[in-house]
Amino acid sequence: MRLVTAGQMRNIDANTINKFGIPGIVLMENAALAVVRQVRKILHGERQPKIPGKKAVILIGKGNNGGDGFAVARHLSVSGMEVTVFFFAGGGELGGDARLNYELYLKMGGKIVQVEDEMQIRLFRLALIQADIVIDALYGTGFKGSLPDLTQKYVAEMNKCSAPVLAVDIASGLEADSGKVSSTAVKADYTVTFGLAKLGHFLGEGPVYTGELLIDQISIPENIIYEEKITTYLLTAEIIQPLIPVRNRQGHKGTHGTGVFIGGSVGMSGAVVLGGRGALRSGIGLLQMVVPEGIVETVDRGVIEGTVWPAPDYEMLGQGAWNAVLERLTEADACAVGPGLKPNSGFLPVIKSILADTSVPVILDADALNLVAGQPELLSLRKGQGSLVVTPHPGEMARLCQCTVLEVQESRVELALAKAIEWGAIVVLKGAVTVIASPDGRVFLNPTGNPGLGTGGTGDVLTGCIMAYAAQGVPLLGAACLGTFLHGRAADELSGIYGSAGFTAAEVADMLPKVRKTLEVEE
Ligand SMILES: NC(=O)C1=CN([C@@H]2O[C@H](COP(=O)(O)OP(=O)(O)OC[C@H]3O[C@@H](n4cnc5c(N)ncnc54)[C@H](O)[C@@H]3O)[C@@H](O)[C@H]2O)[C@@H](O)CC1
Ligand SMILES: [K+]
Repeated sequence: MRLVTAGQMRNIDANTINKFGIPGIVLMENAALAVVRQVRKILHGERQPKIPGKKAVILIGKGNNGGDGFAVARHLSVSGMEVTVFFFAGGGELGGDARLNYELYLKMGGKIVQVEDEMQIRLFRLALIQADIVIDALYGTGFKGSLPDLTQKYVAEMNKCSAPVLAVDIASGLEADSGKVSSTAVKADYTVTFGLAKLGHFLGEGPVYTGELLIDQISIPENIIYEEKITTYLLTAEIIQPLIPVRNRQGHKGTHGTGVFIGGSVGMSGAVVLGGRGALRSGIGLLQMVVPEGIVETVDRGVIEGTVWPAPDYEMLGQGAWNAVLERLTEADACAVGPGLKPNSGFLPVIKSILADTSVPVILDADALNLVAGQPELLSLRKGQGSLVVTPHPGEMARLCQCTVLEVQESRVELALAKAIEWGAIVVLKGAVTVIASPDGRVFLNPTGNPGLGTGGTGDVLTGCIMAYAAQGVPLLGAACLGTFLHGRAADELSGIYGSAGFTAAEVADMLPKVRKTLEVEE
């Protein structure tokens, strides 16, 4: 699913009006009708069979989102609903199409409560108690920053009400480009958005405030959207399904990919065990693990289906591991480096040699990234080859980019994309809504997963999962998207069983085949 910024949507709207010739007022009318369609659906529930006589409260602001609100108010009034508009601006502040819709609503005798101060709050509370639906048309994609203090007070009341809340285009208080909420925002049960979903519906706090998202068309032609060259997508089952490798009936373990998982140290053997499990549960043909001598037995027992190759270092992998690594990589289809490694600088030359002297697709994770952080230019060694994935969490990304975690979190999409282009690598920036950025400029946001994944070892499983799909021949960007999506879905499945927390990384790995199967069946 394509996602746009506020600026892109503004261009698309403007080009539809000015280049294509659909008047702005028609777009606004279409937007209002899309909202009205959804209001009807909500109110046509079993307990609310008819619209006439139902009560709507609509909060309206000074921009075009407010203009949509007045058009909605007009349509709902015409259909027999009792509409009360709480108007947070003056009529004189409105311009263009919004002003026309304001005047039309006035002309039909529509009810408006002018919100000037806190004096109207009691009336607002009363209206909320009686409302069958509350519609938020305060701010749309033009909003940035913090809601005005007075508006915040009304929004706080609204967020307590029991009637369903529908946001027009985007919940007011939520920034369309980042999903940032500075003070407070409308907590919508439904959002009806126009033409295309906005990044802010999915990033940051977007999912908390958006509720159920409905994208409705307002007659913007596809060629106008195409001209905007959208490069940001939400991962959906439709994108993911074709990426799942089809098992060849004549295939055998040798044709289902060989992956080499390199990592582990005394005390952190579990990272390799979990990574290996993630790879096996993702269908890899042959799994090989290169680990320091001190944990060979543990890993051997932990992953009985894989083979273990000792490097001549006891506690953690160092420079001496190169021969063992090289030997394995000569026959490998993909490799993963990093989980459980410990930041031993002696291993850095091995990472450098893997990147510079082999052509095996590589996934760099965890301490491999921390080791590289001192010389991030090493990540550009594979530039132009499209054969490197890095999977940092925000802390690792901050080290790689020499900035703070806060700076990473405030610009997840922009930073992941800038670094993907700089390094010529696919960047999987983990976190709530993992960002997958490709050096070709495309960005994918992953909506699957939940906070239950915030527990030790789940990142190792993800690395093994991506490695397995790469080894099975899925192009690396596809492997990163597929692995991330399935990994999150596995966690979602587990949270359906166990609730918000308490499932383990091993269980996430073990759930992977089941979620893959669901997608295969959906096909
Ligand atoms: N012709 C078009 O472009 C269409 C626009 N549509 C609607 O128009 C919306 C975009 O309209 P606008 O660009 O007017 O944006 P808004 O309706 O979001 O209003 C922006 C106004 O709020 C002000 N503002 C921004 N942040 C603020 C803050 N923190 N505190 C106080 N004031 C703040 C801005 O200065 C501006 O005056 C869309 O979300 C959609 O609902 C739809 O009607 C479809 C067609
Ligand atoms: K809104």
